[in-house]
Amino acid sequence: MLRSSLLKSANKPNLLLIQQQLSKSRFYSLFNRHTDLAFPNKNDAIIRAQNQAHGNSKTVGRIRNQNHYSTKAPPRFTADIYPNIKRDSIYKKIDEKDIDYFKSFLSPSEISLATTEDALDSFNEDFMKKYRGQSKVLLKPKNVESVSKIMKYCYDNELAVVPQGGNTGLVGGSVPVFDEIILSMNNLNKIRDFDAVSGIFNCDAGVILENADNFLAENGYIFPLDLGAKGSCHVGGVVATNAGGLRLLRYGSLHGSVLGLEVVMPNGDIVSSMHSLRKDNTGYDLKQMFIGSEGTIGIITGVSILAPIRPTSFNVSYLAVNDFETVQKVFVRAKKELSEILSAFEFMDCKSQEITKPHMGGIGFPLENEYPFYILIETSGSNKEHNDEKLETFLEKVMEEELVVDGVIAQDETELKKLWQWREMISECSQAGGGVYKYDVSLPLKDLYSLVEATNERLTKAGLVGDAPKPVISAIGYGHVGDGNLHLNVAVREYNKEVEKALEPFVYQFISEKKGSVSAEHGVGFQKKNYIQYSKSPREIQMIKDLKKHFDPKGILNPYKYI
Ligand SMILES: O=C(O)CC[C@@H](O)C(=O)O
Ligand SMILES: [Zn+2]
Repeated sequence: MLRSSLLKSANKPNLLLIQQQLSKSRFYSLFNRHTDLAFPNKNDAIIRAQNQAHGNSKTVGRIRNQNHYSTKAPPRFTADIYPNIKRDSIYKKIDEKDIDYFKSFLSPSEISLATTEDALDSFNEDFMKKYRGQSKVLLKPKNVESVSKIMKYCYDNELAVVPQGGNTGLVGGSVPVFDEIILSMNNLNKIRDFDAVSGIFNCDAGVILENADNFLAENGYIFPLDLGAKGSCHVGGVVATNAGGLRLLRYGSLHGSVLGLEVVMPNGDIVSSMHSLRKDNTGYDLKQMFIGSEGTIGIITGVSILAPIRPTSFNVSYLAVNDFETVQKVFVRAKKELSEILSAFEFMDCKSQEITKPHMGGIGFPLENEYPFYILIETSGSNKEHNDEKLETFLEKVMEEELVVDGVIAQDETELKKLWQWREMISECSQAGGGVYKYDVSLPLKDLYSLVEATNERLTKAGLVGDAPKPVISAIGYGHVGDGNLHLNVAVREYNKEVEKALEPFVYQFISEKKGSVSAEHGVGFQKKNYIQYSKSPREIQMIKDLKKHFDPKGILNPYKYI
């Protein structure tokens, strides 16, 4: 079992206690497989095995597509909720002739046609069950050439297309708004190759993130991005949205780790920049434009990424503090004391854990008491003794300084995963009551939590928060302190215009005043397309529009989103 309430107070006896416990604890050591450099053949075998396993492989992460907390009726059509957004008549309505063309080169398993409105629900609806398109055509090509043929035809015939990865996005960017063709990357799921000396990994866009990471783990490497939806999201999808995730603090943004992309342009041209070079200063770095472009100027079909060596020793601690100022102080201490072994620094407020508790099954809350704020710190490296020692020194300091008031440390892999669950499950649990308004924002660290406070105050004043029939359950805050990224989630009993009006543009104005960003890592999608001006100047917005026009003059790719 976890040692709970380890740091009951910051006095010496307890410090001794933690030191004793630390020295006898078996720190979790994850993936301590040895890197075997002599395995070109072994690699091929693993790639084959991994590719074969795909489709029925077990995933342990959150599987967003299942929406298992959502027992409510399907959401209303986006078109009905936002009647001022009209279907653009420049787009042709799909007909039999179009279907016949697709059937001429796609196998039956690559085409799904819906005769009823709900047959393609899991592709028409987003993860939050907030947006719902009305597409009746789903294409799932198995190779890049087919993606190219589809796009060329759609371009020539003005058919609108929405590219879709694992459909785990949180801003309604990967589902149709009206009848756009859904172009799913599900069948584009092969690991292409891996160089065990450089760590360069190449794969199709539709490889599930967790499968990619498992493959890399076999080789002693790690995917430089991790997030709660890893069991469903696609490598191409995380690149298209420039997802940040839980370890950006350690491995940086995808703008740094992606080395090359293969992209199918709106007119069907295939642009391959899978050069996989660490350094290449010949002209503009074109791939960067597609990272975070959310499928609006091209469809990412292949990704080349630099994987770091997988740490062999991991520690996770879950600590309690009394206010957000202290969260920041502990962060500074963590950077100083843990330096290169610090791999994640996440914070959760009390309400975020309250809302998660009922859905955690047998996983008991890590601490005996409740506190205003919790911090999850992960350290990882290649030398267990060194890591343990550093963590001891850090804990000693934060206790001596009376910053941390309680805490636990995972002592094996199971405990480590359980501690992470208290952080990773918040996103999904926040919608269990019926729905959730999600805001993913960058703010200066000192102001990070003030948005949650201000939102709570506003919703309470408006009389919207409380027991049913009040619409709002609570506004919670959590996120990636290390990246200055707050997740404000407003959990509701059902989606409600009055709540939405109280939140928007209030939240965006708040962010703009503090010089933050209205989208730190989830993207713009449908949800934020009218709010981009809170983060970007008119000149910047014009440049984005110009780029879109240049690459997609007919505007067929992912319309009604982004800009
Ligand atoms: O659901 C959210 O708002 C956050 C999701 C994800 O970015 C996370 O950090 O857990
Ligand atoms: Zn996040």
